[in-house]
Amino acid sequence: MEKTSTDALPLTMNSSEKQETVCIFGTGDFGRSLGLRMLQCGYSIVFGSRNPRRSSLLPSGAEVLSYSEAAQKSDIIIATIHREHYDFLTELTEVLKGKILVDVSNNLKINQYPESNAEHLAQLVPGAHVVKAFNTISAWALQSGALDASRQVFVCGNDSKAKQRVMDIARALGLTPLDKGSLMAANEIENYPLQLFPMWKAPFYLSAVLCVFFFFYCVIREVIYPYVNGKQDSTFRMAISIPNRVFPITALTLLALVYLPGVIAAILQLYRGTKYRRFPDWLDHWMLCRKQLGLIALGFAFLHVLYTLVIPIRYYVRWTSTNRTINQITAKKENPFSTTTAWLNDSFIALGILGFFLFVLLGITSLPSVSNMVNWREFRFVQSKLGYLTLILCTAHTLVYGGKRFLSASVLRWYLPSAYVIALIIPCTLLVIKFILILPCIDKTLTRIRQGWERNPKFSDSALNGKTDI
Ligand SMILES: Cc1cc2nc3c(=O)[nH]c(=O)nc-3n(C[C@H](O)[C@H](O)[C@H](O)COP(=O)(O)OP(=O)(O)OC[C@H]3O[C@@H](n4cnc5c(N)ncnc54)[C@H](O)[C@@H]3O)c2cc1C
Ligand SMILES: NC(=O)C1=CN([C@@H]2O[C@H](COP(=O)(O)OP(=O)(O)OC[C@H]3O[C@@H](n4cnc5c(N)ncnc54)[C@H](OP(=O)(O)O)[C@@H]3O)[C@@H](O)[C@H]2O)C=CC1
Ligand code: HEM
Ligand SMILES: [Fe+3]
Repeated sequence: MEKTSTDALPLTMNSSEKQETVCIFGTGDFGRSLGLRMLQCGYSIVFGSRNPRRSSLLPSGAEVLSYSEAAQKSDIIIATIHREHYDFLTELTEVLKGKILVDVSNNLKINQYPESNAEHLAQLVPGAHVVKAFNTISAWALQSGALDASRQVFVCGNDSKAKQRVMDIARALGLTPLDKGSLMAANEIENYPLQLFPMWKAPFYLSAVLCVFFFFYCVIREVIYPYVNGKQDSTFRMAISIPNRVFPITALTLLALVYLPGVIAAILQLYRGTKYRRFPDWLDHWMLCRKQLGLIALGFAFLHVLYTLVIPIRYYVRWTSTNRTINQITAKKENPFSTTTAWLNDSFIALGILGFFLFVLLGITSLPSVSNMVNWREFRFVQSKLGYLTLILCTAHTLVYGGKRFLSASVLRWYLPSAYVIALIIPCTLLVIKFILILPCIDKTLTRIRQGWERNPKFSDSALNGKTDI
């Protein structure tokens, strides 16, 4: 901990206006890290502690007093204490009256308590201006100085002056404060660091379910069926052949699921005759995780392309083609060139390549550095129009791949069609509905609804908002 003594030297000694005294309650991990960082930024720090003795762990340059003595030294008190130990603060109500009391606490579970920690603190110390802040910054990030994780500090509170002072401190520490409004937002702010990729969860589970389903479906058709019918060992197919069906099928299904909610939303708007009624929660959530669905789909498409590239070097493929040639020679059979087959084969591969190219383009435009460079209309054009074109190309790639043997009875195994036939159901249905929706008569109504027109204005709450523009 020798590091502390040198690091504690204020870096901004010359900025005399910053020599503001801030009190930190609690000398735990977070209190010490925050204190050190604030000292470095030129603040003077007074720690409040149950045990006010100088310890080597504390940043040098800071004072340590009892809780009530420390509180008297400053009008900003940052409580770096766990919520479970807040009760003793009621004894300090008088000292804390009119002061800014910052709550930095986090919980272990989402919605662990009926009210947020900050609101609980405000009830315990009614005279203080409670502000919620800093809970999204970790002690480690403050100490290492790297702060490469997130620099955002969400701030909320009922007193705007108090909030402003806390936001100034955050800025002085090199963080980015974000005003989230009144203390009612504290619950949301406290739940934020407890979430683990919230928007990725559903798309991730969905893709896992699709992969597992199609994997077993293919295993039944291509491993178990040949074994039961001819004692043939085809287990090697599980390494490349089957994954190279499962991955593109998952990619295609997920891609269709990116555009399906938009179509469902359009049908709902047409049915309701207004855009001013909320979509059901499941549809809202689905709409919000389309980007994640799309990016996972792109990942699976990548895998498909890699697996396809290795086809020529596979032993099984080389063996089959050599054997076919030998059989033709021994049987003295000719295999005339079929232009139709060549056309079908080349077109399905070309469609795949073009589809993949646009797919990658969609992925690139979703990078923040790129999407910030295009305007809203350009982004919508790429995401919506080129997105549909990607879906059309990928669906066509699969349809042409199926070609003539599509629904022929010879490919059924135990009445099960090929996996790609099942995979085509959602994309084809979606494209047919989308085609109907863009027919001029329907599209005109939909556009009018989206511009604010309502079929039955008096029944909707838009009348209250004064949005009846007919
Ligand atoms: C690789 C990849 C990356 C992606 N990255 C992103 C990304 O970065 N960001 C992102 O958002 N999406 C991303 N997506 C998802 C997808 O491309 C977009 O969400 C796309 O805009 C969806 O187009 P859409 O035409 O279905 O829906 P939208 O154009 O969003 O329309 C959906 C529905 O919203 C309603 N609506 C549209 N306009 C209005 C209006 N003016 N008023 C009222 N209602 C309206 C209609 O009911 C409409 O049908 C990505 C997808 C992929 C495959
Ligand atoms: N660690 C982190 O990275 C982050 C922590 N936070 C929040 O900051 C707060 C403090 O966290 P952290 O520093 O890690 O926790 P610690 O357990 O390390 O420290 C808590 C401090 O609270 C004080 N305290 C007061 N009353 C009690 C009591 N009855 N029992 C125990 N301690 C008491 C103690 O200081 P003393 O002995 O001086 O009285 C103690 O050191 C928590 O609310 C946490 O959610 C928020 C963001 C990140
Ligand atoms: C560079 C781009 C691509 C190439 C070269 C390519 C090539 C191929 C090949 C050779 C097959 C046949 C595989 C086999 O015989 O087992 C195939 C099948 C398939 N491809 Fe592609 N593809 C490409 C991109 C895509 C994309 C972007 C999608 C959609 C998201 C896609 C979806 C499919 C599907 C669903 C199948 C059928 C899988 C099956 O059941 O066998 N492909 N592709
Ligand atoms: Fe801790």
